[in-house]
Amino acid sequence: MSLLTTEEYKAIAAGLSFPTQAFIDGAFRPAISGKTFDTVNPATGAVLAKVAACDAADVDFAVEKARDAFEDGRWSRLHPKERKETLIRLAKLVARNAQELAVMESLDSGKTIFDCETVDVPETVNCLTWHAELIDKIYEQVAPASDNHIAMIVREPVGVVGLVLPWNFPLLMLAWKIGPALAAGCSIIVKPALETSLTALRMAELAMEAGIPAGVFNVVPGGGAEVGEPIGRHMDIDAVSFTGSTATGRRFLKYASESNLKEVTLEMGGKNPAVVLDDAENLDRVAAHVVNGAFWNMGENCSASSRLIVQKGVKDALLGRIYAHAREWPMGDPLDPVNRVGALVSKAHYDKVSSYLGKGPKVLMGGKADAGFVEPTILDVARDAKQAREEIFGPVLSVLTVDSFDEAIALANDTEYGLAASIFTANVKKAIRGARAIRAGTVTVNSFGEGDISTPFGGFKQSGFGGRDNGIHAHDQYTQIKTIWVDLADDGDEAVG
Ligand SMILES: NC(=O)C1=CN([C@@H]2O[C@H](COP(=O)(O)OP(=O)(O)OC[C@H]3O[C@@H](n4cnc5c(N)ncnc54)[C@H](O)[C@@H]3O)[C@@H](O)[C@H]2O)C=CC1
Ligand code: BAL
Repeated sequence: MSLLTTEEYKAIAAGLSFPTQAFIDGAFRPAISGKTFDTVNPATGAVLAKVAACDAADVDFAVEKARDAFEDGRWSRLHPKERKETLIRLAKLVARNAQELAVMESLDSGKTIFDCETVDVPETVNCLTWHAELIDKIYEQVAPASDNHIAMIVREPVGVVGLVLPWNFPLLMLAWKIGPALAAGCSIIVKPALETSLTALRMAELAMEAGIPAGVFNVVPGGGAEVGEPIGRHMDIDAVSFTGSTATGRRFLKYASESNLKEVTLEMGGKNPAVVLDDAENLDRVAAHVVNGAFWNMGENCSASSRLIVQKGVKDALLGRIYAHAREWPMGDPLDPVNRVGALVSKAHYDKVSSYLGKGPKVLMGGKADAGFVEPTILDVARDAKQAREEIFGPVLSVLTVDSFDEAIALANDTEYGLAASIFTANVKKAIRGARAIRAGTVTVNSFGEGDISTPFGGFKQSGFGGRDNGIHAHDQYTQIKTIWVDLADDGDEAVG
């Protein structure tokens, strides 16, 4: 893909008009209260737009319209082929508006234009297309039964679904959730993170252009307490899919238990280990993966490799190569396509990440923070240091040294989280034993990654609850299974049997 110049991206930015109102029942509307909040470009501190600050009244209105749409079947009972074609049109519209969406995303979140252009937008297109293509390829089942019966096991859309999103991949996490939810036939209420509402609102506009009927795709921007909690507690929302912190995820279980026991899927935090053993081959390649795992998306990534667990014999050689690779990650203006590290998402998050850089562990590299930007930082940490245990969600790699394979695996598991891990070794037995022993939803061998659209993504322990995003398994969140048992007996047959 060829990228534009900074000046060309700035020209696109200058010409953007931001969608700022809630999108409910096929139309943009102000919040019922009339309130707005400022959405800020974290790289400059400039206010980009004033966005509708919705609350429970807007959630109620959106749910009413989503329920109407679901019950009359305008989307939920549309022929799968038509749903497929509509979602493919949406994916094509995203591709056609790729640069505009990439620039909007970068401005609103501080993410680099390089990542927005090469990952977030194309992966959004890929995700929507993949789930669209799946719609008419999932077969239902017939269970074994007597000649006098047929027992069908069918999947039905779960109904009205709340999708509560994080700010670290605003567009892509939207796609991870709307792809399978819309494919399944659900009506959706999207709640973007307060920090990053713009691309979700633009997607609502594109969804309407693609032909998704009014009431099916609703976006209600606003705060966690004002919009997220009313979604979690709503008596007429059938399921919630959430990505964000473990603390907030916990709340959704409480909301569900205190309301209508809606289905809850939670994709939450991580303190993910990259385990490098003495026998790892091609340390330069290992270092490239470790650096990518730690610093990609400024470390604002739930699957970031934030703990390097390295065996003593290879530590010095590996660290040398890691420093060399980390120096190839320039930091600066997110709209300059050479930069790999942009601004952290907000002043509050910048303050949180910066607080881990003060006194304490020895700084091996980086360590500076200024005006919303934090340098890729490598720390030599003790096992009980907060940098070794807490999710920092910034470009900070904590290095822990071990003597043996067993110690490495035990340390990898010594966390409340279990989202992702990687293991680097030339020994296939250790690779497989390690991958099996580490309690995490995704374990990569000799690489860092999250799999791809076809592989399920989610966490063990306090990183995940309920279903999975991505892959065919994602559809489990948005469908429920029904048994239809039919009596085929003739008049002469026994009534029971
Ligand atoms: N797993 C992941 O991908 C993410 C993890 N995080 C972690 O969470 C930390 C804090 O970031 P936050 O933005 O505060 O994440 P958060 O978990 O509070 O926010 C995620 C979503 O939940 C909503 N929300 C917040 N409070 C809520 C409440 N009381 N009830 C219902 N919904 C609510 C937010 O508005 C947002 O849409 C980060 O530093 C990072 O460690 C944050 C974002 C994504
Ligand atoms: N990396 C995709 C999931 C997340 O960070 O929230």
